[in-house]
Amino acid sequence: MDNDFENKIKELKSKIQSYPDFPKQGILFWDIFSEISDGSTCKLLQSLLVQTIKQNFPEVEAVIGLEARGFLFSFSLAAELGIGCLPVRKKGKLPGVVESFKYDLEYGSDILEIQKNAIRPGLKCLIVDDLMATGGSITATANLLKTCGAEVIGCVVVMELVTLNGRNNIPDGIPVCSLIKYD
Ligand SMILES: O=P(O)(O)OC[C@H]1O[C@H](OP(=O)(O)OP(=O)(O)O)[C@H](O)[C@@H]1O
Ligand SMILES: Nc1ncnc2[nH]cnc12
Ligand SMILES: [Mg+2]
Repeated sequence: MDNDFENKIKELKSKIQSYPDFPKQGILFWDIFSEISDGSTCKLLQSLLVQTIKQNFPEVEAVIGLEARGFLFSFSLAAELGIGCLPVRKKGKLPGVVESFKYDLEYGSDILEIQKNAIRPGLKCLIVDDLMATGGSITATANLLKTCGAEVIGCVVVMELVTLNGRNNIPDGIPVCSLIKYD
């Protein structure tokens, strides 16, 4: 990593606020919205994500955004890269034929869905989200995509909670790039 990139990451890190005991006792919540409330940080974050994707996943054909916070990034990244943007949503929100997968979070459990007709066999997909904690959401999404016949080439997240070991819980050695790491 070059010095310029590292300095920009430090700047990003300095903008993120955390909230103890939200949404449950014992959880330290890292708030992506504190990061993007000012215009220059939005621009910086977008450019670092684009750089990371171009360097690590140049073959990407579709960006997969996870509801809700992943949507902050998936459309703008897909638009900038000129590729498709496909949503993964919580149960009951997507029309048509969907594939579903139940998963656990750091603070609960949920069901994710994807529209089957959006995926063609072998589509090279990159999962994008604000944060990886246990890796449950990314794992569920990777399983959904594989069930639909897509190829999961990797994941990009803004923040990674390293101590929760999410990276090692994700199946098949799918590579994860995170901009900011918290111990
Ligand atoms: O690695 P994991 O343990 O799966 O946790 C990370 C996920 O948890 C949060 O989403 P959440 O489902 O809480 O809600 P939101 O994005 O809809 O706000 C966060 O935005 C990630 O998607
Ligand atoms: N600690 C945390 N902060 C923000 N979002 C999260 N999603 C799962 N764990 C989280
Ligand atoms: Mg989320």
